[in-house]
Amino acid sequence: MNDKHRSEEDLSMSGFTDRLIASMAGGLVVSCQAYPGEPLRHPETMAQMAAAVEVGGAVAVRAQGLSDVSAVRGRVSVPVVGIWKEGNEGIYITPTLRHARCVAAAGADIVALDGTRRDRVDGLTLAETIRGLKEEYDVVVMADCGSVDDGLFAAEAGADLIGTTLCGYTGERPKTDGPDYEVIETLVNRLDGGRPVIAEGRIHAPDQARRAMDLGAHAVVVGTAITHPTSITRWFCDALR
Ligand SMILES: CC(=O)N[C@H](C=O)[C@@H](O)[C@H](O)[C@H](O)COP(=O)(O)O
Repeated sequence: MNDKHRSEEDLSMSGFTDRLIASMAGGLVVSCQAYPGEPLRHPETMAQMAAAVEVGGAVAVRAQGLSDVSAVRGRVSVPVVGIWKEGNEGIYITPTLRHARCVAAAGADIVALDGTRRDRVDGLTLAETIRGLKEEYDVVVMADCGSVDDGLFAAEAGADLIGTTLCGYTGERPKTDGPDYEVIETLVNRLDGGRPVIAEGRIHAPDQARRAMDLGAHAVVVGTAITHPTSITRWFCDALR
């Protein structure tokens, strides 16, 4: 559909999407997550963490779970990338349209969801899920992908942002020591500006973030290396052994 045939509502929605995506260009998104049973697992704690990374210059914050999304949304001014994890294997990142709706209703500006080619548990296709969500909410959709083929599939299905989040976690790609640069670079080239690529997953140092950006990523997401003290402590302890 070209602009001439778009309704004013459509135009303002795409304007919102474009502005939000532009605000993230070249920036660092910080994922603030604590896992079940962990000491920092509390929405208010994650909201404080989000406020701290905003002060440091994060252009957006990623949060998990409806309470965290809501608490973080209330605390920061930058866009919130929301997810809702159900379990930790198979399709577990915002696995269904219902989960996606709830994440949007909790206040996420960007809803990130599983963007792989695997069958979804509610029987909907990725395209149907994205369409269903966008019919109800003015949100940007980020597809968390595990391979180049996933990324191309998700772009075709209507995702606004293509993330490399699941590379190394779906069996399609090896779990590289650092970021999966090969997927980042190939996706940037294959999508050719058609969809921004968000580099996410095992970016543990500033030079790795820089390299992902130099390969053409629109933004990079860092979680563990900034917001997961238990892992960071272990890295240091291991180095001292
Ligand atoms: C695979 C999966 O479930 N990733 C999750 C997605 O939200 C999080 O556990 C990661 O921390 C996040 O992707 C950021 O990555 P890293 O923590 O490696 O910087």
